[in-house]
Amino acid sequence: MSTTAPALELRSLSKHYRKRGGAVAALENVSTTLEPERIYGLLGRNGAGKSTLMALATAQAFPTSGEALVFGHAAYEHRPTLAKICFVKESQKYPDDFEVRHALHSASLAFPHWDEDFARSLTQELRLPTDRRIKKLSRGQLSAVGIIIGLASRAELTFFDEPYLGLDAVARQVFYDRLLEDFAEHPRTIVLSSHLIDEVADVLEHVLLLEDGELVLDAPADEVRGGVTTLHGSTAAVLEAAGALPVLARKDLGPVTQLTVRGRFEGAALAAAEAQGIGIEPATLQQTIVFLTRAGERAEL
Ligand SMILES: Nc1ncnc2c1ncn2[C@@H]1O[C@H](COP(=O)(O)OP(=O)(O)OP(=O)(O)O)[C@@H](O)[C@H]1O
Repeated sequence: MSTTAPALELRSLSKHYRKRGGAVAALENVSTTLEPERIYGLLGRNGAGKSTLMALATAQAFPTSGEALVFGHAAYEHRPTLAKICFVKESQKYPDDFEVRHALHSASLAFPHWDEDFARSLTQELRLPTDRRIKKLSRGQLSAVGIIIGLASRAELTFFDEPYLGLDAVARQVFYDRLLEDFAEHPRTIVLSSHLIDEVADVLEHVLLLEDGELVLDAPADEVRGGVTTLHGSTAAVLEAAGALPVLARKDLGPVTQLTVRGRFEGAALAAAEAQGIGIEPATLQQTIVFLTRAGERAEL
C-alpha cells in the first residue's frame, strides 16, 4: 500500500446547495492534506458539513468549486482510485431482497484487500444474522454491516460516517478495539466522523473540525488534547497561576474561582499551582473542542 501521494488532498473545496431564495454553503473553501496510514477524526456539530466532505472525497457528489484528490487522482474519473476507497454511511442503499451475506459477498468482490476470515469473525463477534434481509435489520445490526465492510475491506482510504448509530456499548467497543488492532497490522488511512468525541478520542491521531462548512481546526489529537485546562481554587491564587493565558470561561463562587484557560499545566507550572492548593484539570478532547468552538478560536493551538 505504499505511495508517496497524500491519501486525500482537498484544494479549496466548496459545495453549495441551491435552495429557494439562495444557497446553502455545506462546505466552504476547505483545504487540507491527509497523510497515508493515519486515523483522522472528522468532527463537527449537526449540519457542519462532515457527510458532504466525505461524499465529495469519494466522488459521490461533485464540488461547486475546488477539488478532492485521492492518492493524487480525482476519484470520479479514475477506476483504480475508486477501488481504494470504502465509504461506510448510514444511507447506504441495498437491493430490496439482499440478505446480510449478499452484502458481504458484494463487498468481497469490490475490495481487492478484502479479508474473509476477518469479516467472518467480526460477524460472529457482532452477532449479526447473515441470512436476514438487510431491510429487516435493526438500526444497530445495520451499523454492524457497515462496520464489518469498512474493516474487512482494508481499503487504503476508509470513511466511516457515524458508524455506530444504534450500536450498544459492547458492540461499539468491539469496533474501536478491532479497528486499532487491525490498523496496527494493516495501516491505512481512516476517516471517522463522530459526535461521540470522547468515545473516539483514544482512537484518533489527528482532528479535523468543521463548523458551518469551514475547517476551523486541523491538528494532531495530542496537541488538541490537554490544550485547555480548568483551574479551581482561591480567586487570587487561580488568577496568579493563570497569568496571561487566554481565559475561555470563568465562574466565581464567593472566594473561590473556577477558571478555564487555553494552555497546559505541566512540570514546574503544575507543581507551583498545586503547591498553592489549586486543582488542575485538563479538559477532555470533547470539552476542548466545545470551548474552542465557543470561543471562536481558529486552527491554532
Ligand atoms: N442534498 C442537499 N440539499 C440541500 N442541502 C443539503 C443537502 N445535503 C446537505 N445539505 C445541507 O448542507 C449542510 C451540511 O450537511 P451535512 O450532511 O454535510 O452535515 P453533517 O456534518 O454530516 O451533519 P450530521 O452530523 O447531522 O450528519 C447542512 O446545512 C445540510 O442541511
